[in-house]
Amino acid sequence: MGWESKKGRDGLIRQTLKIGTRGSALALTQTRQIAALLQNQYPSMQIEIVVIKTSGDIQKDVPLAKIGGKGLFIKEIEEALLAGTVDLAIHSMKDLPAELPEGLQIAAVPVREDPRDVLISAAGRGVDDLPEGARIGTGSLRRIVQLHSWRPDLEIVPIRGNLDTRIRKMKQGDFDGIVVAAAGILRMGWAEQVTQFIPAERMLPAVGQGVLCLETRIGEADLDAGLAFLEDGRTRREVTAERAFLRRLGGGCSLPVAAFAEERGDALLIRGMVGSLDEQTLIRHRLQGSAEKAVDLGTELADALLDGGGRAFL
Ligand SMILES: NCc1[nH]cc(CCC(=O)O)c1CC(=O)O
Repeated sequence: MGWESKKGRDGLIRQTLKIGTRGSALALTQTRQIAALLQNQYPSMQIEIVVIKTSGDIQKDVPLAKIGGKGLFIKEIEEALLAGTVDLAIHSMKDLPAELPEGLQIAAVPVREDPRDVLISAAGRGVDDLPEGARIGTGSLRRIVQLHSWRPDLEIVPIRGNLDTRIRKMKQGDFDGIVVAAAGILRMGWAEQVTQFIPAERMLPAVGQGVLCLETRIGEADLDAGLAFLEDGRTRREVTAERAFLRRLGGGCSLPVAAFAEERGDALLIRGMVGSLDEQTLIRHRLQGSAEKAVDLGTELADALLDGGGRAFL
């Protein structure tokens, strides 16, 4: 197709590389961080960041759980990738559906940022210190069921919008606190806002939380090779297990789910959770096995949760 792919002085992959991303402050920040690493590796390559509006950005006021369907922040970017408008897409792995469209692949998975959720609150430093009945903003079913089982007295209030909007709403008194991903806050440089890093034991992170996904078209070996320096093997194995879990539960599954894998030496520990839609019941399970068997582990964990009562929630 269109681009020239001769190697330059610094072994550049392409003379120009177009990177597709959403336009939110977080998406742009994380895309610029990866673009800077690429530019440093290939100083004479021309990098262009192409901002793409996704359906998730357009339907701003509808709660995500209500819109249904996965890949809301992804679809239009993948279409641009398939059409050749961009050569590389950078997403939050958490937003990526279990199944990729034909012809696309996860080319590289950079090292994982802090996978935990955080509390940002004016009313108490940690979830345990929050006053009785405190109002906590979150729109995620996964966070709602886990908060509910931890502190049944809390009033959970639906919230959407970008990170800065959420923090602003909290500060102006709409909420006593919000729960969001540590990774977004840390990438934005807002660590001092955090009042508690919530342990994974208390709040299991979403599949892929804290991980970025570099997605490309299949069959462009020069690009794959040129991105390989960004790959982190450990993160790849963890995410492979978590995404196998998600795939087994079924892409369209709208239940609250979480899975979090951690490599320890040669072993992979994966913990998972499924909740009922009425937010009343929550099932947990954990498995450990060889890191080389990441897919099997994730799949087995999903089966264990389904067999252990989760099937009844579907
Ligand atoms: N659903 C939006 C979204 N997608 C990824 C992140 C955080 C960054 C990450 O997990 O990499 C967020 C915001 C949040 O959940 O607080």
